[in-house]
Amino acid sequence: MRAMLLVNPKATTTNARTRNVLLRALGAAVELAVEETAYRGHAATLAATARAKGYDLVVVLGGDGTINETVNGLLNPVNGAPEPLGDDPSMSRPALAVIPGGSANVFARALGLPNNPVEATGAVLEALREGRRRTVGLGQALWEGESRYFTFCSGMGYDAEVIRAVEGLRGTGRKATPARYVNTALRHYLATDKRRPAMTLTGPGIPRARGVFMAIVSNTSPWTYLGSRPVQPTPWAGFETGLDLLGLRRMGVMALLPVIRHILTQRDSLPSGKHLVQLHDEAEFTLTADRPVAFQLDGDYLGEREAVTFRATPNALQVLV
Ligand SMILES: Nc1ncnc2c1ncn2[C@@H]1O[C@H](COP(=O)(O)OP(=O)(O)OP(=O)(O)O)[C@@H](O)[C@H]1O
Repeated sequence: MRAMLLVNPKATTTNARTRNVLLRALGAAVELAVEETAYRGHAATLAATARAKGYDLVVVLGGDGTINETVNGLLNPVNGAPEPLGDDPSMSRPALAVIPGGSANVFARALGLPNNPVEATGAVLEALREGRRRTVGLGQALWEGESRYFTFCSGMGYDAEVIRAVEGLRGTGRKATPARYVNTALRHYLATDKRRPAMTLTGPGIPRARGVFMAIVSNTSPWTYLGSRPVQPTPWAGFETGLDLLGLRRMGVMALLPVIRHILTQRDSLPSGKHLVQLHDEAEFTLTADRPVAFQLDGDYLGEREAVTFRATPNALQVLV
């Protein structure tokens, strides 16, 4: 088996020691090429090359941002090559394995991998030995002629505004800890628009929902983690189903508090309330806005948008777990 290991040396919890452990352990099991990412977007180019060269497996040591780039490199056609046909396009792409090396590592943890890179390496090696793979679907967001796949979530509104603010702080050298997200979210709550909802939700067979302030779109659950605690606004979302959504039509404290309490404490039941818009296992829907709204994908801030379509991509990749 030919594998390419992609390492983001700048990811929050990636270091030379973890990299060496992984390199030795994987190198003993497969024919291994190692590549370090040198800039933003590099992982997508490297993953696309791995696919074009017929590698069987791409292993990522990094955070959710590097995994997102890798997945996009694996799915986007190389040099105009036709997309694979058939019921299970995942079979024609290199398989994926992930070793958590970022700050939140939502994708790896949602797959059930340990958050510790050495333990996760053990789990991936075991999956390799036993031929254990899981076929996962991805989400795809499409806007203004652009598109990008996501592994665990996307969103428009308040959550994307918070991610934008945290990215601003990271630009000044501060780390993205759970406490920083919570503090930023609380502080930013005062500034976010709680009076004029901008968005409308539409989709084939979906009742039109107007007056949406913020929307979380999920390809899996949890949506994120606060330390070790899973946060589950869309607890029924899964890699094997279509996309889920939780939209909020009120942003006042009295409307938000019960929802926050629910998504922090309940694992299986949906939050309830007339001000909520909820979708489960949908193939496609669109959020349009009457003014530009902050947009994020897999925790990456992607600017302000007025219309984004979200589409489920079933059987996208085989993942070693
Ligand atoms: N050599 C590099 N120098 C600077 N940035 C890089 C480099 N290699 C990759 N990147 C970029 O760093 C970004 C963040 O990386 P990554 O997601 O792996 O780690 P993280 O930010 O620590 O984790 P998380 O996404 O969980 O917060 C990615 O979007 C990637 O494009």
